[in-house]
Amino acid sequence: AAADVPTELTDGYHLVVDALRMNDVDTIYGVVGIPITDLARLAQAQGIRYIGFRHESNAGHAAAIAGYLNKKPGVALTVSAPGFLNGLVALANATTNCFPMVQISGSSERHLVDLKQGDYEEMDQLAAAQPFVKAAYRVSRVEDIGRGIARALRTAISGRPGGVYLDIPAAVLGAILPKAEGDRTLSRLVDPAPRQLPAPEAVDRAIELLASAERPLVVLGKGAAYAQADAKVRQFIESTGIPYVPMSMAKGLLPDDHPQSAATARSLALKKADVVMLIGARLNWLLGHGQTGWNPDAEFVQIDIDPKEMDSNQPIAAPLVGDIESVLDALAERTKPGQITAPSAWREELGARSAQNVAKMAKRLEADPHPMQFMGALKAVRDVVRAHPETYIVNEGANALDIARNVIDMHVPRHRLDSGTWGVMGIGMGYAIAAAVESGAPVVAVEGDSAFGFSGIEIETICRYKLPVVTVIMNNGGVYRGDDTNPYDDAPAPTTLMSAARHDLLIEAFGGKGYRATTPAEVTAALTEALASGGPALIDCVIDPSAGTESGHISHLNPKGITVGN
Ligand SMILES: Cc1ncc(Cn2c(C)c(CCOP(=O)(O)OP(=O)(O)O)sc2=O)c(N)n1
Ligand SMILES: [Mg+2]
Repeated sequence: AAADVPTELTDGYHLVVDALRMNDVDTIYGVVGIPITDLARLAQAQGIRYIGFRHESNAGHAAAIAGYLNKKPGVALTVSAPGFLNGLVALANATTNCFPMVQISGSSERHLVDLKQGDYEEMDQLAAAQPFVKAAYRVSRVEDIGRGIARALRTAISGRPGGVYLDIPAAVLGAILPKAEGDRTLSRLVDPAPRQLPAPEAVDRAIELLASAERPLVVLGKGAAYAQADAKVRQFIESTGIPYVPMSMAKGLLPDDHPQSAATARSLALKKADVVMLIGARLNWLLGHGQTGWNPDAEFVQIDIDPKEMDSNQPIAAPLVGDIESVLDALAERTKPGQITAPSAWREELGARSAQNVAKMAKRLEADPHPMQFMGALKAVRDVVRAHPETYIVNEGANALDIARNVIDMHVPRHRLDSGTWGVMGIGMGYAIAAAVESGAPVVAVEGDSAFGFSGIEIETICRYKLPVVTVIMNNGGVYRGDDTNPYDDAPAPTTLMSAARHDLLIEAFGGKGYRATTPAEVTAALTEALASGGPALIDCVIDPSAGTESGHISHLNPKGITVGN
């Protein structure tokens, strides 16, 4: 009889995995432990790719850049308290950079945490996460898991994307209920990132302003790359003839050698532009807050999905609130043919300055001094990678970041992944792993030797999953440089690392291929061989310890004070 037929049961673990799969989550990046080890096992058993890391910060960075590349939330999984906290830097970095990701973390028993009775890994994780994320939610009942997952995914991807924290206490994961009842609590998101169209009058106001400009300029931010409206961005730029400057992660949206690129005439462009259109770029420190180096009379047109972004740093004369693709569609629709045309005198002025600066850079790149300098090593990387445009470039450091950004040109969208808006070190291996896992394409991670140290243990993860990632370390033996001295005693100076460090031997410990390069020619040979192998490799480029400047191109941000410098 019906009464004695056993009811099929389910539990919290299964509901989390079912809800994720129902909403097209196909990969989880994490570090296992109580109370989520079985969640990782179950996800893997049910066909979700689980990528196991050595530190939660790197797993979180991987989830964040997966979100940026896929335009759907990346998912990180952490254990309670210390594991959760380790993931927060990546969750905050995702929020600052507007990358969609969800960090799911197990947490301890609510009744013990709330009475501070000293539970295992006790912490009020929901409260701890709040200040650093776009939103934070806790699921307190097993029947709310479906709602919690749906809510977290929608919040991460809709509007301005960002990092969302989802807290699931151990007791909820372990709760059991009839499967039929559990299944009814699951739902698939409908239109999680709805298009947001601009008002027609806002579009007309922007067209007026752009049409009146003598010296118009477009700034392409990583939001323009994230939008995956590449043809429409290119169409807008080429149909108006407006020169553009790409921010670092927008490089490649149009090829860096595009005739309208003003990247190599950036200071002249900012100083003289009279109407500036920001597409997915914010007027923050990376653009001198629209102040330093800009024409003080410049007027701004800004496309941003968040209305609150307008006027954050400068008055915005023509705000265009909406998603970039919808705004570009509306501009195309409402602009009369030829109405917006960049004056050729302005384009020629910028073109002439670009040609001058490119010639200067070419001279510096041709020099081949010994010991090896950043320029020589990075030119070698650039020339090898040019033949493989599908290669992702991951990049972090100070000099290693700033010089590589200028030397390594990009030709396809969303293939340069770097420290971004927050200037955070430690993104390298996580970004490289996710780019390789999500795309299957080769990845070259150009790392400062200090920056590499933040996530270097993930070389083991790269080898374990046999990923096509070549880590190229600019080993100048220091944070910024390797030649600082400590005149007071025999302890190393605060900025020095070991220039004799053999990072190439590190990867051999995990079965990968290590190379040591002391000349650009050796870099070329090693990188060519490493990319051809399709497997994990590490090239330790021995760079002159006196090469580079403190903090790279942002040394002016160091407070003056009474310097103790030697
Ligand atoms: C998490 C974190 N810690 C510390 C810093 C400070 N910092 C640090 C430690 C950098 C590393 C610079 O050394 P490097 O070897 O990576 O690069 P170069 O020597 O080529 O300049 S760049 C930078 O801003 C940071 N930005 N982020
Ligand atoms: Mg260094």
